[in-house]
Amino acid sequence: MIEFDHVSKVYPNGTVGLRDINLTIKEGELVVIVGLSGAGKSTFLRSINRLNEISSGEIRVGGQSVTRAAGRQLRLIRRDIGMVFQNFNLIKRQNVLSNVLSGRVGYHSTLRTMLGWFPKPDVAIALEALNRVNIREKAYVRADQLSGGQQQRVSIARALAQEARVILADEPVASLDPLTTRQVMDDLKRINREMNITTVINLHFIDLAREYATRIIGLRAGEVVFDGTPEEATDEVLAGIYGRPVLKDELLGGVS
Ligand SMILES: Nc1ncnc2c1ncn2[C@@H]1O[C@H](COP(=O)(O)OP(=O)(O)OP(=O)(O)O)[C@@H](O)[C@H]1O
Repeated sequence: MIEFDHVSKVYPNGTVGLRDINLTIKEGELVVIVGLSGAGKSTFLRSINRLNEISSGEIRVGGQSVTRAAGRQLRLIRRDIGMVFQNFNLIKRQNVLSNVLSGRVGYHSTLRTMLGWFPKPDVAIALEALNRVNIREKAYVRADQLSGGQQQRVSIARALAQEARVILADEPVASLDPLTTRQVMDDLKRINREMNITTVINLHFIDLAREYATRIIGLRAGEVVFDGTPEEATDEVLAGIYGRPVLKDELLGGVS
């Protein structure tokens, strides 16, 4: 589904973001990327939809080269990839439904979407997406009136309305409290299972990674230093990835 083939990234200042990454993420996996700050997690995630340009190698999604795609072909690949950000990336002054409908822009002409004109079936798709994350009743509320957790659910609904086959989530719970964190992770996991959407999540909390992932990939200085099941990612193994014992602030703790 997502293939990394000898992928490296060197930033213009010489910093190595990724070093010769070779791996395949299969359809329906829920992969969590862990590693210290600066390990390359964001670079890894953002290179999948080319928010970040890699320096060498190739990335394929659904068999198609993201690296070599351009123009319409790149837009079509990107339409299949939804993105969830730490800061939600919503248009705060617009209502929830409009934000979710923005996930449909890849299906229509620019003019149409600039005018905010979406056909009726799109509205039905957007409302169904809100249903899936249990905030259908917030459809006509302004985005900035919602709690952080609800805003993150809107951004997940936007990815669903996009009918994405892949969801990339870059530290999706970093701005949320522990209880809301679990609710958002539960949503991501449920959607992954129910809709078989391949999901790749960068997470700071390693206990969450162990709890929700089907597979954990550990990065250190741009290299894959662990790739295995949550059961294999013991504290000792993670200490090896981090080069030091796991710290308290890397554990969310036992809130449920
Ligand atoms: N635009 C940039 N220019 C130069 N170096 C960069 C740039 N973006 C990231 N880096 C460097 O590349 C390395 C990987 O960064 P990246 O943001 O991918 O790490 P990360 O694991 O996501 O870290 P964090 O958890 O702090 O977000 C780091 O050393 C970082 O300083």
